Amino acid sequence: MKIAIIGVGNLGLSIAKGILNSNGTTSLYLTKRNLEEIREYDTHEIVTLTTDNREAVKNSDILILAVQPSQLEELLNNFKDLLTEDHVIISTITGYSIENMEEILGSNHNIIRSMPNTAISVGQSMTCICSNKKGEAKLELAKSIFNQMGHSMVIPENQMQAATVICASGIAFWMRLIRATTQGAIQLGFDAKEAQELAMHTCSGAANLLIESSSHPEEEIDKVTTPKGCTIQGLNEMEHQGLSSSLIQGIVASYNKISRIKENQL
Ligand SMILES: NC(=O)C1=CN([C@@H]2O[C@H](COP(=O)(O)OP(=O)(O)OC[C@H]3O[C@@H](n4cnc5c(N)ncnc54)[C@H](O)[C@@H]3O)[C@@H](O)[C@H]2O)C=CC1
Ligand SMILES: O=C(O)[C@@H]1CCC=N1
Repeated sequence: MKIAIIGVGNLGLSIAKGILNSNGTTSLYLTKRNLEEIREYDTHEIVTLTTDNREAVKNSDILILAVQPSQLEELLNNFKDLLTEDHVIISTITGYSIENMEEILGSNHNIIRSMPNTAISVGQSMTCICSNKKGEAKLELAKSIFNQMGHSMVIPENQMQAATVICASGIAFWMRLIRATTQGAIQLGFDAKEAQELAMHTCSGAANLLIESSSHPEEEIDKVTTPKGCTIQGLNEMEHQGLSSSLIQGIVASYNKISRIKENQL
């Protein structure tokens, strides 16, 4: 696979790290206006750094677009004459619809929209993807790329904003929960470093327990809650204070915000 990441900022760099840690890519172009910040990637055998997006497009089959929404239109216009029907264009750009990309590129290209999260840099992204009509034939290819960097799911485009909240913003939500658990552990006597270690590995274990066993969270909770024990005491107190409710309300507030912002105006 010959891949180009166009616009290597925060997310683009996370994706680049994920690709470099996985197999199957024979050439990786990384483009950015100022290459200084990514100069160290020059040492990788398969990597070419360039400020020239047209060079990257000509030499790649799969184009992963990771610029800011306001930069996309100019970017597409800059290289659209070089696109062939075989190129697979994967946009990571929040809020920029397939319809609007087709208005610039036409519908005869493989256009895929993806919503990864920043855990892609460690090969653990939950990535949602959808495509235009022509791109449907390339969805398996897109899935196989993102599955090497975590887990992926094909969804209808009208669920993309909800997926942004759960998966992309979700990283921030889970970080805050890990941080709060860390603060609790410090209050119970662990030093800050130990406390974070305990919190993050317990979080990772809980998620993996569900992924590996396919069981329901409440089934696993039942296994831990000794009658009259400390777990149920803690859990019930958290719920009295509104734990589940505040999480759900936060998710809905985030979704309401993203829904108020018209696609293309994020
Ligand atoms: N899924 C997720 O977790 C997240 C997704 N996003 C989406 O990802 C996209 C990128 O976000 P960030 O990485 O945070 O932005 P960023 O601003 O860090 O990165 C954009 C990069 O594109 C480069 N760039 C701009 N115009 C260019 C051009 N014409 N040619 C080459 N490079 C160019 C900039 O120099 C910059 O390095 C956004 O559209 C955003 O909506 C953003 C944050 C989280
Ligand atoms: O916070 C935001 O609006 C963007 C979208 C997903 C992650 N960051």
